[in-house]
Amino acid sequence: NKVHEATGSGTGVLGDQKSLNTYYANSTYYLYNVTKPMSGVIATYDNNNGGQYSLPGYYVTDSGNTFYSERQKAAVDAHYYAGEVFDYYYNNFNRESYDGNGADIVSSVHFGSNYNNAAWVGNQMIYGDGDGSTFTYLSGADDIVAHELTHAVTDTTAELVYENQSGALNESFSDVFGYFVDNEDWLMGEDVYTPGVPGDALRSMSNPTQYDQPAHMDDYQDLPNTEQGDWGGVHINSGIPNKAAYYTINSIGQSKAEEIYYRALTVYLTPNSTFSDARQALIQSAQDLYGSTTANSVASAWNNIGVY
Ligand SMILES: CCC(=O)Oc1c(C)cccc1C(=O)O
Ligand SMILES: [Zn+2]
Repeated sequence: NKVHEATGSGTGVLGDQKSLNTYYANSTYYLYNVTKPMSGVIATYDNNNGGQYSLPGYYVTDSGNTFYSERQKAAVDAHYYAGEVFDYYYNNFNRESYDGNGADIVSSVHFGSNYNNAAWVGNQMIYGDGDGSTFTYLSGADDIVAHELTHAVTDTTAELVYENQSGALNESFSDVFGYFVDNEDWLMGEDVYTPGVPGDALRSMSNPTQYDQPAHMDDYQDLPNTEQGDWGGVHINSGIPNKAAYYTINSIGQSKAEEIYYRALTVYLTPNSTFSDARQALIQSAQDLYGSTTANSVASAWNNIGVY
């Protein structure tokens, strides 16, 4: 693949310029690159804004290796940030792709129409365009891309069931690794959320209640385990473990915290883990890696949010 590797340039969702790993073939350039060393690929597609019903859709190509058009912006960021998250897991944990085995990372942008969602759909990522007021193109936020790809890591490790407490942990671990990748702030999705309103976000890990999430176990919301009930409030109750993560990272620092969170996710957590199991898994991981002082800091973080 050496002969095909190329470096293109593109404009992201927020109008920012970035260089891209592209692939030259058939006298054009693709948003596609081979990762190393197991040689999986990162491939980004256009799902044609609802016009294309089957995933992944069409390759994103440009004969000039310059991805500057409005329509290409979402793909530029989906591709670039997928590479950033691949590098994060490889460089920090020696985990190659989301499965640790060089799995292809596939993203489709312009999914649906005015779709205010992004998701890991079991084998790839999809990004809506947003409706222009709640969201702009959702791949424009690196914390969202990291959030989605971390769902894939969770699905190939702890396999936390996406409902009730295990589902809220699933959500929280995606937010936490979203923070680790995009640690400029404690907000989630702020770069693409309400483009007309500056400074707001989908969620806040430092202050979950700002966006109607509980920040303490006393305020856990028992919602129905249905789509309408957000599967027992997985995006609502995640505020509780998110606040514990905020306390933990502030007390022990990001470099220890990311190792502890990764070890808990890949060694100790299981599909039906509860918040209390997560507390224990993180304390044990801290003890394993750094000893009892760090373990005690984790314990007090979880005491603060009422989970024992
Ligand atoms: C921070 C990323 C995020 O939460 O994405 C979702 C959105 C925007 C809507 C519905 C579900 C999700 C998700 O990935 O959980
Ligand atoms: Zn999620």
